[in-house]
Amino acid sequence: MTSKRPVAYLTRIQHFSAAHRLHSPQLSDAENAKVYGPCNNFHGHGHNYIVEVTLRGPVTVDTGMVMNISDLKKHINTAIMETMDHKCLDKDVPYFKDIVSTTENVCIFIWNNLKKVMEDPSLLYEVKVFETAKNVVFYRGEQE
Ligand SMILES: Nc1nc2c(c(=O)[nH]1)N=C([C@H](O)[C@H](O)COP(=O)(O)OP(=O)(O)OP(=O)(O)O)CN2
Ligand SMILES: [Zn+2]
Repeated sequence: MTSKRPVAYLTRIQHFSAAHRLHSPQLSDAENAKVYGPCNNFHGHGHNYIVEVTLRGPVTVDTGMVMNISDLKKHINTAIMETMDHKCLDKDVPYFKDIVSTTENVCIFIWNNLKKVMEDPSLLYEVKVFETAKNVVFYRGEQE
């Protein structure tokens, strides 16, 4: 008989600042201006992003934790802070050279980065990004 363990959700919140410009290489300059409006401003604009990283997993009996937060902080530092904090996303982060730096794509990028650095990537449940206080995206690795 297998004994069941309680499953908990652990969230760590991280802030970072970055500049970007919404501009798609698939669209003409006129189409970009029409689609993205002021967010297509040639010299870009900035955000104070807030990211919520949520893990889901069994609470280990010995430690009482899903994951030690000190380990999660290291993963977040590598996946988010070293990569994007105080950067121009489109110019400093190679991923966004040909991918538009929308909040959706920032969220997916963070998800993929975390998956790469976590010892047990299956623990990653959700990445939620607040671009502004009113614009929020979350990603759970779903595809269709
Ligand atoms: N689907 C998406 N649409 C838009 C995104 C995005 O990431 N995904 N991003 C932007 C811009 O980057 C922009 O900075 C957001 O601007 P805006 O909504 O105008 O900013 P506020 O939340 O401060 O809202 P106000 O209504 O101006 O108060 C645009 N679209
Ligand atoms: Zn923006």
